[in-house]
Amino acid sequence: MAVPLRRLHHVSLHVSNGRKLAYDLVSKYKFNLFATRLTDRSRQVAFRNGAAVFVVNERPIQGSAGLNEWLQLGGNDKHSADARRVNFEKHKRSNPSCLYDVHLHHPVDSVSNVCFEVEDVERSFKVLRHLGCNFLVPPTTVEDENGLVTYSVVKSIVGNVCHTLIDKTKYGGTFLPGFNVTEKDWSLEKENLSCPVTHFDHITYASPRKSTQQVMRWYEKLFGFQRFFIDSDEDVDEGFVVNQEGVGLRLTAMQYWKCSKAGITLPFTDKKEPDCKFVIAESLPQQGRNQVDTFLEQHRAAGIQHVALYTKNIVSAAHTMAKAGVHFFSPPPAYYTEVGKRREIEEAGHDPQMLSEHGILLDTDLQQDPSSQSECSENRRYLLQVFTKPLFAEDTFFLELIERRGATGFGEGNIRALWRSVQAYMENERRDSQGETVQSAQQ
Ligand SMILES: O=C(O)C(=O)Cc1ccc(O)cc1
Ligand SMILES: [Fe+2]
Repeated sequence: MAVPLRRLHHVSLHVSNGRKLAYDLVSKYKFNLFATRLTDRSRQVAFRNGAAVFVVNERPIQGSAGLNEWLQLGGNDKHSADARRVNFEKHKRSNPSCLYDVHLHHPVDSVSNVCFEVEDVERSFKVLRHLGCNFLVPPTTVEDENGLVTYSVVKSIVGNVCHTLIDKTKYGGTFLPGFNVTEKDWSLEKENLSCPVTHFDHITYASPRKSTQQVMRWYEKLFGFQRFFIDSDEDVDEGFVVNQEGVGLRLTAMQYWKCSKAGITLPFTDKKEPDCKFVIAESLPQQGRNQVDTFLEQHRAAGIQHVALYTKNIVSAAHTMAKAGVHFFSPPPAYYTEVGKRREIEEAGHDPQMLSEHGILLDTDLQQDPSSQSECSENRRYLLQVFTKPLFAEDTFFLELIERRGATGFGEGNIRALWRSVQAYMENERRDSQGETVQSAQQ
């Protein structure tokens, strides 16, 4: 029997310069810093927008230099700075360098842990170990005045990806014991209203060639994930394949359902609610290099390539982020003027000009609602999506904003347009770096 997951709790990142990423997440991507754990051996800082929570872990540091800079991040009032300082001093004397996670010493910045809530960590540990799972941290309990939390960390079979399994049923605090929560109610901030992210929609892995089936089987066996068909004619074994015009990708999606505590929900109201989906992106050899190959090379392992943030208003969210300095990939301008796409955008009630400003792509589900006879716009299911440029120094991890209007896929129709803009970006970067080399050679 697989271990049922209650819900996704947070996604954690391991970086060398936590301060820079913290600054970007807050000022550009409009996340709110809401909890910190600062010790003399590491810094862990949590950010949220809606139910989407990132924990940034800075790789172990020497001494406590830079503390003052961190203290300024969570609000400048004296009270919260003092509280954080006390917390810092308290935790300096105790605790592992990376609570609820492990430092795997990956050579480049990486998003490497997807933390799930489970019902019973001890039992999950036994079940998963019996199924052959590798644990990096055995069940461990951490407590503070708000109660206790038990967790363990399991290694996945995808590159450096791990999963922390956590039981919060005996915890009444806002985040996790060991973290100092800043008090401010961020949900009322103006910027939150103009950048309305509600939750993680999906997480996409970049996975080596021919690895998809093995990854699927692992998640099926251990956590009861099930196949989610991206497209109605998708082949069970092949997944959704794009293999033409310079793009060779295989996408295969999996889903699991949030499970609530047994006995609380009545059977007739116990509707299965899907949580964040997982997509495995594998590159196919025939069409030359692509974004997945670039990821695997620069990240130096398989791993999390992008995380999609669900928003109810992508135009507003993209506009707010762009104004704050986020760069998005833009498809070739022809995307918005081509007659078919233009009509598709207008029929969905959007303005092609407005979408083109930030590179927002629209993809309509080809399958219409079976209850409708006509193809009129109200019955069309579509999604809007936009991709940011990579967040780290390497061309690896990026974010996606996604607004769904009934469509359940991942923008398969846009992959070619997206890929053309990525290629243009990479060529530009190459030209720039060659330019720099020429310049420095001339100096
Ligand atoms: O599958 C997804 O999550 C997508 O959003 C489509 C996609 C997959 C892989 C890429 O390199 C770029 C886009
Ligand atoms: Fe995606």
